[in-house]
Amino acid sequence: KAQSQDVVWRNSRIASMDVDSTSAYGLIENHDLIVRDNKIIAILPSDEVDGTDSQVIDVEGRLITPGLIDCHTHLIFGGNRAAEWEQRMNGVSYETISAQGGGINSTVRSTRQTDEKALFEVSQPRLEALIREGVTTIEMKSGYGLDFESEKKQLQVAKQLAAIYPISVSSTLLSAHTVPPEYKGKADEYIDLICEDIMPKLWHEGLFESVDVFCESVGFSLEQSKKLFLAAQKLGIPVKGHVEQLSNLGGSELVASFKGLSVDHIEYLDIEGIRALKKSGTVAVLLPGAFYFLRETKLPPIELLREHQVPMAISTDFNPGTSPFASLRMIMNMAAVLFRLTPEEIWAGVTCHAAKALGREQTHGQLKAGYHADFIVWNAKDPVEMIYEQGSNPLFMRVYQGVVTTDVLAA
Ligand SMILES: O=C(O)CC[C@@H]1NC(=O)NC1=O
Ligand SMILES: [Fe+3]
Repeated sequence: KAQSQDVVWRNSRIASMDVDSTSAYGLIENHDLIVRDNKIIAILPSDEVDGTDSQVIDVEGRLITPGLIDCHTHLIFGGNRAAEWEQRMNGVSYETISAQGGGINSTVRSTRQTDEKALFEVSQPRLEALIREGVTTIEMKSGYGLDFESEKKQLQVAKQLAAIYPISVSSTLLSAHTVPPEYKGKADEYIDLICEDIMPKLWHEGLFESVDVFCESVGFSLEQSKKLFLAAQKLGIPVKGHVEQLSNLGGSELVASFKGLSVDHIEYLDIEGIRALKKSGTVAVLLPGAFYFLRETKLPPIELLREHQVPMAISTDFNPGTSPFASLRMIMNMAAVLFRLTPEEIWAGVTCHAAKALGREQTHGQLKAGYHADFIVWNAKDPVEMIYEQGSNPLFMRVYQGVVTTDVLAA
């Protein structure tokens, strides 16, 4: 018998994404989903649930899935990179633009020049677009500040967004995104500044949950990345990395050797890296938006990842340089069309596997007793519909921590 404070969600098809389920999408029919405060307390056959004392919401046969989780974004930044994009469409490579002091550093300049209030305001519409699509948990990285004050400013904005919007935010320190202009030619000294100053101070201010690095020919070397990870490990900070995006420096093995949360991009990941990921339980985060926008041709080793059962997540990698897409559902479509992932793999990639990439696999990304009551009621019957059709929005109700938040943005 459901209690008076419970809410019984009735008459739905539930794609639970329960990793222990044997059915596709963890699909459950003719069951009630019972919510108490901000948690799911049970999913029981409807004919066994007595909802007389509680609020019953009949969703008339609609599909319910876990809220979407976008596990890799650079959403907080000033300015945009449309002009450079035109250069790239005329054939100039991403690395050349970066060498000309363009690329990440041009966004660093505009982010440094944008004050905290303005940075919050330009970030709002990007976050609101994702919330409207059904995202209930999102990761946000620093990495456009590249000095203590500016990195702190980005992370403060992430904290402010989390305070006013019905969404869970996981913040990541990506000070090791690129070498800032004032450290040009002195990458090692900049890594020392991060290890000795920026990272410990912002960690003790509780402003982020994990540390990320851009381990790449146009970013930081394997040795520099390892130095950063050793310093993070000393402070007990989980790690992840942008690795094997444009080349294979062995970054995936490095992240795996620190039992890292995730390796991201991984177009150039090889079998040694895959074996290391399998052993360490590190999530492979695929970013088809950057692949598409950079006109990349090297596909990530999807078949090998499948074969070795390495969990794959999908994310927008929302950023002004390589993936200016504030739409996780569009990225889900790209994951199908460009990477040939199956619809069920894609749904796991934005729910249970994305939660694992953020260290939240025990509380988020699945619909089962004890998990957060973050879920979406869709005007749809099957999960594939949300990957297949783009442009329209089939979101019918958005529930965050048990509270219906659908119209939070309609106002
Ligand atoms: O161009 C930018 O602003 C970020 C690019 C983005 N960052 C990274 O490490 N890899 C990427 O694709
Ligand atoms: Fe990224």
